[in-house]
Amino acid sequence: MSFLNKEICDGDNPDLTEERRTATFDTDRMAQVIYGSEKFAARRRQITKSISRIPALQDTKPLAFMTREEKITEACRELDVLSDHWEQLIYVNDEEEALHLHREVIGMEGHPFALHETMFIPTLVSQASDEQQEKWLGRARKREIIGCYAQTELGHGSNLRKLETTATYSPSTQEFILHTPTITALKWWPGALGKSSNYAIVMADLVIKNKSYGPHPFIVQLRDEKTHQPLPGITVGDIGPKMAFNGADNGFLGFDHFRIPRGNLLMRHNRVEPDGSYLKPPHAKIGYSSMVKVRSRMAMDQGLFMAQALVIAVRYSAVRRQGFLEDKSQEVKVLDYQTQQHRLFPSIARVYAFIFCGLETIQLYEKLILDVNKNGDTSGMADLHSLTSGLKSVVTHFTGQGIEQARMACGGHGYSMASYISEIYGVAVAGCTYEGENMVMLLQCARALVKAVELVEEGHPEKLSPMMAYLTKPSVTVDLTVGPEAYVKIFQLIAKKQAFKATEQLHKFMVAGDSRDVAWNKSAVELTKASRLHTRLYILKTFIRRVESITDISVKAALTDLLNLHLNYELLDVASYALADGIMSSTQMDFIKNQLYSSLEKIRPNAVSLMDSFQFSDLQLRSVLGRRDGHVYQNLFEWAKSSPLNQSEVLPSVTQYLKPMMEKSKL
Ligand SMILES: CC/C=C\C/C=C\C/C=C\C/C=C\C/C=C\C/C=C/C(=O)SCCNC(=O)CCNC(=O)[C@H](O)C(C)(C)COP(=O)(O)OP(=O)(O)OC[C@H]1O[C@@H](n2cnc3c(N)ncnc32)[C@H](O)[C@@H]1OP(=O)(O)O
Ligand SMILES: Cc1cc2nc3c(=O)[nH]c(=O)nc-3n(C[C@H](O)[C@H](O)[C@H](O)COP(=O)(O)OP(=O)(O)OC[C@H]3O[C@@H](n4cnc5c(N)ncnc54)[C@H](O)[C@@H]3O)c2cc1C
Repeated sequence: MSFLNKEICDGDNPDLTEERRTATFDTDRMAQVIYGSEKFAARRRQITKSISRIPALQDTKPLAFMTREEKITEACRELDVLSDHWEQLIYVNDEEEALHLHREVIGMEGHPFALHETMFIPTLVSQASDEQQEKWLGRARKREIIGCYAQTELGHGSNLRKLETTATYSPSTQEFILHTPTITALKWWPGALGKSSNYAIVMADLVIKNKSYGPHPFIVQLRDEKTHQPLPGITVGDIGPKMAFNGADNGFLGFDHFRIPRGNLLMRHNRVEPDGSYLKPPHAKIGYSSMVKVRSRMAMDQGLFMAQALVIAVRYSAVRRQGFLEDKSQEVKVLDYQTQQHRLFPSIARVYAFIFCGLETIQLYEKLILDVNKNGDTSGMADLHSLTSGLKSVVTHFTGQGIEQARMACGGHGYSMASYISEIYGVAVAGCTYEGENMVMLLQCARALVKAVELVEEGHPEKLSPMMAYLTKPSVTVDLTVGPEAYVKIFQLIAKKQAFKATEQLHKFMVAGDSRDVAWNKSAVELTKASRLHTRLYILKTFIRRVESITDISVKAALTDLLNLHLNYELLDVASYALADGIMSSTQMDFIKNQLYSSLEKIRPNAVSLMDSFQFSDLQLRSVLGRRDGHVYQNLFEWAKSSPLNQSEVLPSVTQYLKPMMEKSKL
């Protein structure tokens, strides 16, 4: 079956048009699967269309040619235009629509509202009492104030228990006194803190009568609402340029005995009474929920980052012709090379897999917040914490790898800022660090795994959560030809073996006399391996579940090819474990390799449409190389001509230095 996809093909590069004609599915239908519903996929298109009708939002000067200050100013200008059209463009308070709007118009380099939407408002929703929400949430949603999330300090990010900023309660004045006792206690890194925000959620150590209660969230006004000047007692500024994300003003913040009212401690789950008595929360880590919220989004957001890079690389590979295969009269599209397919298609599969996981974890977080806020039920917190800790680490790592391969797949032009892939890479890999450094978070996931293994060893398998149930599965011989379930079984055995081995190693060191912490550190590499396998198993199972649920036959067939590629690629990638433990034979390995190569061939005709289905506009992609029309060479030439360096034939640097130097050399 062959579809001419709905998008207009006329005028596009004929090589791309040909790719779109041969696709076996409808990209609008695929978009429904990617974005979780027909309704949201349609809303995205509608929003994109509405944006295209607002002249002030069309791309002006390319971001690559802008200074940092110009990028920040441009983002603010766009936010101002958006603000004037907000209610016509999206449903007010719809988080997904707001995120789409920002991604499309402002892009990924950061902007003053990035943390306002993703952490400031969510913290108020999850941590502020009803009364506090009444006071601040409405104002935040109406954008009367701009907020950020200030937790990390110069000296501590990972180890939250050692944050040094203090919030000391003064019963006589019913105030908290915020203070930065040392240079390492300066808040450092929070996005949009430096210059844009006038409010912040500040995580500080709550101290009452000389007793420390650990990090708690406070809402703090940083700047005067009229003048935007920092309030007395507050030192705040920008931390300087970064590897990417330079449209954002990540900042520093210090307090000099800065007083805030008692009512500024967010008190949905814990309280400090006027006399200083403390009511503890129903779960010790409930104050960490905003981090879990962002981690639960990361599989989706990182999937979309990698998708952007792959749209660019796949479209370009279908237009770029170099070298010959059978027909010596015409050079081939580089997408026809097996190595190019092997470089790109497994990442396409991962993009889909990550996004399916993201759809699931976003919902899990929303359910958790309902359970906690409405029923005081915190029982889901531990599982979601371990799941999202593993997932953010695995997904960000593979996203970085996938984007870098996408860059290389574009040859020399991939290295140019015209491709925009380097910016996507820089922004995406920040995710390996923010919301918990990947190794640290893999070790959090490992805590849950070790506990589960210990339960099995102690004879209590019935206490395992469903995600851990595979740890009780016996070893079996598996026939891989029966389909995805066989791959799951092998993966389960590999993951189970590693979880038991790592736990055994931990116990061995403890029996030999090491403390649990020291034994843990001596086993940490093995523990992180167990966490990765555990998480990759979850990703694989989610992918299978999602594909099984699809009703559109042609979409399901295309995704089944992608799923088969994923299964074979993943198993091959962890084959060293399986071979070492005798779980798989070398004959099975050969079978997997052959399946992998044949999956590449099956996916080839659909590659461009699998990526077109994300329906990123050219405005959002910001890539000269990856534009929908595929007129790569003309677009590149126009872009290069617009470089500021090309606005004059002879640069001042030549007149001032090179010319005199050459003249001197002649003497
Ligand atoms: C954001 C992206 C959104 C959209 C992108 C779209 C477009 C892009 C455009 C713009 C970009 C937008 C935003 C910019 C991006 C970045 C924002 C970044 C923000 C930040 O980075 S905020 C700071 C984040 N910081 C961290 O993550 C710190 C990591 N450290 C920790 O979380 C804790 O210190 C750690 C490691 C969990 C340890 O905590 P602690 O020492 O207190 O505990 P223990 O290790 O002793 O464990 C005890 C016990 O508690 C359990 N536990 C820990 N945490 C939790 C939890 N959250 N929930 C439930 N349970 C928890 C732990 O498992 C232990 O249990 P056990 O005893 O084993 O049973
Ligand atoms: C782009 C960006 C945006 C950010 N936005 C915000 C924000 O909005 N708000 C905010 O509060 N913060 C923000 N941060 C800060 C971020 O959350 C922290 O940088 C992150 O949590 C890592 O902490 P760290 O810098 O202390 O790393 P460190 O912990 O110092 O990591 C250094 C090394 O030590 C290792 N390590 C540390 N502890 C352990 C351990 N227990 N076991 C094994 N290895 C360990 C790590 O694995 C790593 O290899 C942002 C950071 C970036 C890059």
